[in-house]
Amino acid sequence: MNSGTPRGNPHEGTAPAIELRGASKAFRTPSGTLHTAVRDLDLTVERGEFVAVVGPTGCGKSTTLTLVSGLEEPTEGEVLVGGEPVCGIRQDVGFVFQQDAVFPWRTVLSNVMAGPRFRGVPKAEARERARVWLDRVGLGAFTDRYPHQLSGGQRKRVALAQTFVNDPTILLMDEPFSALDVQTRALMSDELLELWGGAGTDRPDDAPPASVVFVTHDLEEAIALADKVVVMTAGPATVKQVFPVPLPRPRKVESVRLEPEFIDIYREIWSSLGEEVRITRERGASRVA
Ligand SMILES: Nc1ncnc2c1ncn2[C@@H]1O[C@H](COP(=O)(O)OP(=O)(O)OP(=O)(O)O)[C@@H](O)[C@H]1O
Repeated sequence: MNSGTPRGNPHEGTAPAIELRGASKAFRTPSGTLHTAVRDLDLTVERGEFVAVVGPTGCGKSTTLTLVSGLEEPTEGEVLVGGEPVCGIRQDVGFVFQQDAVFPWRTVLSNVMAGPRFRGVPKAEARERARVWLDRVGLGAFTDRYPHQLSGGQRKRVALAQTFVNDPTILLMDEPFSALDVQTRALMSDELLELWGGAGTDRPDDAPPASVVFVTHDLEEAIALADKVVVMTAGPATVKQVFPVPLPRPRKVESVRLEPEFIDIYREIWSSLGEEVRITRERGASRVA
């Protein structure tokens, strides 16, 4: 990948890229009580590892990402990136959310340039890097469009270009493709894997890819993308089980999900996740009753 920003510790040394040790997060609610969103959470993401996080709705998955990002501090426990405690928002962390984080009044090119410019890259270089990444995501002919003139899939490609242009060592993705139709979603997953794996980029072969934490409700998506799938408990979230996904790479999501091994892994993880989903549903029903 084209580098221009200094890389942080996550790709240097031997410490894991991300570690949460006994991390808890409680929020003060408007009525003044404390609501525990994440409880005693232990999680390790190795350098270059792609980790998917699944769990029932509202269990605390997004909160876990905000702890890693530095947007929130843990109430208890530790959150380490590259072996160092997280304090504040790091420049080597990239985000992709369900909603597009674009400036609607700026062109596609200007949106992708914004990150490098914010990081102090000179204008001409930022423009060049943005063009390179827009070509890589297949939007070279759309640089002068405005976000509202793009399809949902094209806007997601802008989001990927916006993220990868900053050469992140850590990539936090919160249901990035959930608003897309099924076919576009599969396409975007393949494109993400290609970009993450460095295909078509000028990243040296020996440089590890970004370490990814990918939150999703879609267990098939999680297995197709990840090296390991983390199942969270019904809220407050803690890690229930971690499942390795030993499927070979490179993967194409539409074909990998038909493999017998994929189906076995799916069954095994669902038996763990389904139980937490049921607990969450029953709690919801008893609140309504
Ligand atoms: N800033 C906040 N203040 C108070 N409560 C919060 C805050 N952020 C999250 N919560 C609560 O913490 C719990 C976990 O929320 P979070 O968004 O992390 O869950 P999630 O697993 O990502 O949900 P979903 O799967 O529905 O996206 C929820 O009950 C939520 O209402």
